[in-house]
Amino acid sequence: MPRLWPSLLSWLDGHGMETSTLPVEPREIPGAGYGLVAVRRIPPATPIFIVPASALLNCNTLQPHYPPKPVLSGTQLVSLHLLLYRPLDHLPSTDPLFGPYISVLPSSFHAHPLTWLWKERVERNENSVESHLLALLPPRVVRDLERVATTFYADWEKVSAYLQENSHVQAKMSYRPAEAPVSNVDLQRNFLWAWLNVNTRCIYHRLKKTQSDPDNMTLCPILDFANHTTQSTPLSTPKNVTNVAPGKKGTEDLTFLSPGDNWALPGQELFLKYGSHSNCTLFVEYGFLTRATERELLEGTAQADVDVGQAIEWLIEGKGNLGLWMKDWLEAEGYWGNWSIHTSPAPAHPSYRLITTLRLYHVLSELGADSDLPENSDEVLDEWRKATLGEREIISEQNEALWKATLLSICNAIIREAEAGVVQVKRRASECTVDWGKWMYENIEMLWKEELHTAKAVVRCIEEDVQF
Ligand SMILES: C[S@@+](CC[C@H](N)C(=O)[O-])C[C@H]1O[C@@H](n2cnc3c(N)ncnc32)[C@H](O)[C@@H]1O
Repeated sequence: MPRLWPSLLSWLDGHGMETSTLPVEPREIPGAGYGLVAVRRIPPATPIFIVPASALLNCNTLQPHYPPKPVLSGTQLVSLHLLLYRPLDHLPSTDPLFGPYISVLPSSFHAHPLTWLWKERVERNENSVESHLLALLPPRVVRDLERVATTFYADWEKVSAYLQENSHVQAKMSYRPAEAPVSNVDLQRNFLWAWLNVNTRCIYHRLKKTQSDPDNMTLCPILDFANHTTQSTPLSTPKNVTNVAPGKKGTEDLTFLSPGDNWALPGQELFLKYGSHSNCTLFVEYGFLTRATERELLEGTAQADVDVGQAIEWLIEGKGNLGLWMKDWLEAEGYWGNWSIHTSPAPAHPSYRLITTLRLYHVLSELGADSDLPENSDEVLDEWRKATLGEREIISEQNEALWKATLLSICNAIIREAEAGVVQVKRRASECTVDWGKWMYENIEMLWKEELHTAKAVVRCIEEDVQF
């Protein structure tokens, strides 16, 4: 368990939590850092611990300490607070409010892909392990990682502007020497650590009136040691209490229930389900992924999704003016973007959005790149729209054959790229000398294999003339 775990328990006792009967503790789990493990037999669906609202790290508990109310989101404010009180040199955090909690957070995120991207941008060292790993990622994963990076830098802009305008807040920084300001790079490095803690450990917690408010999130001690699973029944909250509009007090204690199906045995790991995320999302957001065999992927007993957005955008851009028109039309009808192929539920299939987009593409595909729309474009589009609304099954047999042929060639391109990706990862992995790097090479190989087998499964279905 983390060295400062006993101090966390004493601190939680001070907040009124009953920790002497806590039936779980964090233990090291190979390949996953720590995990939350039962220390004795726990009956099913039973409250196992209650974390007091005052021990939750979120905008409700922090805002009173940052007057006047900062114009920062929940993620930005919690990240700012962690940035100020990051424990350094293995010493406990100096935060008078949440110090014992902050002291048991992971001290580094060197194995997280956002850290590699950040380091590559700052250090520009093409020969680092991080740069090698980034260069081996499937392009679709890189695109998604860029999305995460954009959010990170946008949050950093907000927080650094806040710090510049509020020098008294910056002065709280525990590791800031009085005589010299912390360099911008160091500040950003510490913010990255803070931000990754928030983004890999926060849970949804209804703090605001509206359900979709982005500030409905919190860090929650103890629970945040729970790893992700899709295989077993996860921990839960009573009657989905995290999603109930807050009462007058505005702050609720959080109760967690043991898995509902069976008794948990001593030494058994207890999990959460972080959401129905694809491996690509788990990887770029949380830095890990779930494993599946070739057979599970081909048979559809394991879920895998591959984003084919880049291929579709290139296809449509290749149509010049006509492509621009198609894009406008797809945007107006709500079909632009989020095109993917899936293994599950079997049979493997393209998403409905992808089918719909390819149908439109082929309604007009016989026209040259910069041709004008046909005179009867309204009629043509009407046929397409009828198919999208389910008023007719298909546009025509010819249209069906054409879009399936295009999907086949997209999948075959993915297969070729992924086969080459797997070979390259294997070759580079044998040269790696860093422990966590080896584990990461295996993860990246899994990302490529997932693309490979998903594309193969879809090809097989097209060839067998499966109806999608
Ligand atoms: C909420 S924390 C869970 C506790 C964390 N393992 C620790 O050591 O503090 C989320 C992080 O745990 C790791 N993790 C969670 N579920 C995992 C899994 N199924 N396999 C591997 N790592 C996992 C990832 O690094 C993720 O970003």
